[in-house]
Amino acid sequence: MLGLSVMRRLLISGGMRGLRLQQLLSEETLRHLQTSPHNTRHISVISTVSLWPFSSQPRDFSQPNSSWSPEMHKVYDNYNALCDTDIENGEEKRGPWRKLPSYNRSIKYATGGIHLSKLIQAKARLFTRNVKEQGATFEYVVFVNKEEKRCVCVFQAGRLLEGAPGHVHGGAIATMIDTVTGTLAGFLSGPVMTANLNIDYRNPMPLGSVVLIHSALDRIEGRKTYITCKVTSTDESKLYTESTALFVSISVGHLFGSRN
Ligand SMILES: CCCCC/C=C\C/C=C\C/C=C\C/C=C\CCCC(=O)SCCNC(=O)CCNC(=O)[C@H](O)C(C)(C)COP(=O)(O)OP(=O)(O)OC[C@H]1O[C@@H](n2cnc3c(N)ncnc32)[C@H](O)[C@@H]1OP(=O)(O)O
Repeated sequence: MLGLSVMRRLLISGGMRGLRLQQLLSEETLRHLQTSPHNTRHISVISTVSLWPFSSQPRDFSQPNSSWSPEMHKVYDNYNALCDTDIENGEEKRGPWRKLPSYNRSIKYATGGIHLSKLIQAKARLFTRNVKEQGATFEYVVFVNKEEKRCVCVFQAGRLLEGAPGHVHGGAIATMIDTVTGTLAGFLSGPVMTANLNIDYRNPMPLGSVVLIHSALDRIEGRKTYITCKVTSTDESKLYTESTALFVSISVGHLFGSRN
């Protein structure tokens, strides 16, 4: 099994020298990134030629399942309908909304990531996708609007996320805010890490709630991507949290012990 130290050696000595994480991204992620006007600097170094001779699609964990409440299904259906393709004058026309797939490891967004995920800490799992029982923890789907540089996540909080009796743990809410703002920042700016996250908790969130996590780009300054976020009830009448997040763009070396 290939561990972190072996990966680090590969990065330093082998064919992966100087490789930026962007070069490992899948074609789909590249297409998203290339359509963003903010990414000209990053994208110019990306090779669109796949570095791996094989590719297979990882499992998308954000598909509807039997644990979803009727409210979760309804909101999902509403946003999913926004992702439909229209036919105008015989031509396919795609709107700005996309449903993002959700994998159980972030490395699976990279080309060949499904294979890399078996080599690098094979037993690691994304925090929000590490419980097999459907509905027990984080059930969520992210829809992104590339024109408006914002996204909406539909989140159903399972019973294992209890903090105050009968209510969702503040850390679980923070996890979802980090995940959704991080997903938007990654979508707009490529590989990033959370540098700062500020959350104001306004109202307790009952366990089992279905809520919307609205995230939007505030601004990009060099390597820094600033995102704002609000968590509301699905009819948006109740505000649960308000937050801001800062993400800093990183190179692959940052994850393997070098700051190049
Ligand atoms: C793999 C492919 C991904 C592709 C993405 C595509 C699609 C996305 C879809 C799905 C993604 C799936 C899942 C996402 C789920 C979850 C996301 C979770 C993310 C995390 O859970 S991640 C873990 C927690 N996170 C850390 O573990 C970071 C620890 N930390 C560090 O690793 C460094 O600290 C770092 C890298 C942050 C910066 O380090 P560095 O050396 O690279 O840069 P440096 O320090 O020079 O800062 C550069 C400029 O940022 C300013 N700055 C820095 N920090 C600041 C702060 N706190 N407040 C205000 N400003 C700050 C400086 O002041 C300077 O500003 P200026 O340039 O203006 O001077």
